[in-house]
Amino acid sequence: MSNILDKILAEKEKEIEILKSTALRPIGSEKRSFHSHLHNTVELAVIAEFKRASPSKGDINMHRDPVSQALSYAQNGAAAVSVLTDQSFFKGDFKDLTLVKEAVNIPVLCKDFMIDETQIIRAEHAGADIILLIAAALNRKRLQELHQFAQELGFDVLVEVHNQAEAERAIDIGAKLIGINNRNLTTFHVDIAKTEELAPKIKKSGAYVISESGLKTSEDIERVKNAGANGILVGEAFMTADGVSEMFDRIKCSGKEHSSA
Ligand SMILES: O=C(O)c1ccccc1NCC(=O)[C@H](O)[C@H](O)COP(=O)(O)O
Repeated sequence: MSNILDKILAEKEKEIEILKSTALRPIGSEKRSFHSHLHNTVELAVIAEFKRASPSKGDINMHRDPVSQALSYAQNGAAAVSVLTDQSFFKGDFKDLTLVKEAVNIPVLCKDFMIDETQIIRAEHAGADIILLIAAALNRKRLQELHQFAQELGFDVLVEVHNQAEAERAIDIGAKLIGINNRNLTTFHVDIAKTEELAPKIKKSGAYVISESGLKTSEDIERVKNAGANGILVGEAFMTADGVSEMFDRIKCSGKEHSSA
C-alpha cells in the first residue's frame, strides 16, 4: 500500500501535466532573503505557517484569513511565513501565498511538494521567496537539479530530511538550509528527538538547521534550541491558538541562545 507521500506525489504528477501546458517561464523576480536573516541573527528564527488542514489532522482551522494571520505572524517577530499551497491534501491555495506576499515584508515560503521545475516557476509567479524540496520525494540527481534550478532563480531552498541518509544527501548537494522534519510522513508519528539525532551532523556541514513539525511547548522549543536549531517551522500550534502572541512569548522565553551555524 502506498504511503501519504506517494499519494501526494501521484497527485502532483497530474498537476504538473496541466502546468506544463501553460508553458510558464521564469520571471527572475527579486526575492527576499531568509538566509541573510539567519546570517545576521543569533535568535531562533521562526517560520510561521498558514495551514488550514493536513493529512494527519484533517481540518485544523478553516476560518482563519491568510492575510490577518500572516500580519499577526510578522507583527510578533516571525522571520518568514510559510503558506501551504497544496489544495488536495492541505486545502491550501496559491492565491493565499500571493495575498500574504503582498501583505507582509518578510520572506514567504511556498510549502508544496516539488518534483518538477514547472512547480518552482509557478511558485515564483505567485511571489514565493523560499521553496521546499523534500529529500524523500527526490533521488539525488533530481534533488541536485531542482536545488540548482531554484537557486539560480534566486530562491532560498529549504531541503527537508527525516533520516541520516537524507541528511547526507542534502549536505552532499551543498544545501545551506536544511529542515529536519520531526514528523514521519508514513506513520505521522512526531518525535522531536529527530532534530536531536540529525542536527549535529548537519551543523558540522555549515548548513543552517530548521526544526519542523510538532513544536508546541516551551520544552519542545528548548530541546530543539539545545540541539542547535537555528530556526523552527510551526503550523498547527499557531493555527489553533486564540492569538499567536502566546506562542511567540513561549519561543522568546525558552532556554538559552542557540549557537550560530
Ligand atoms: O502535517 C501533515 O500531516 C503532513 C503530512 C504529510 C506531509 C507533510 C505534512 N506536513 C507538512 C509540514 O511539514 C508541516 O506543515 C510543518 O512542518 C508544520 O508542522 P506542525 O507545526 O506540526 O503543524
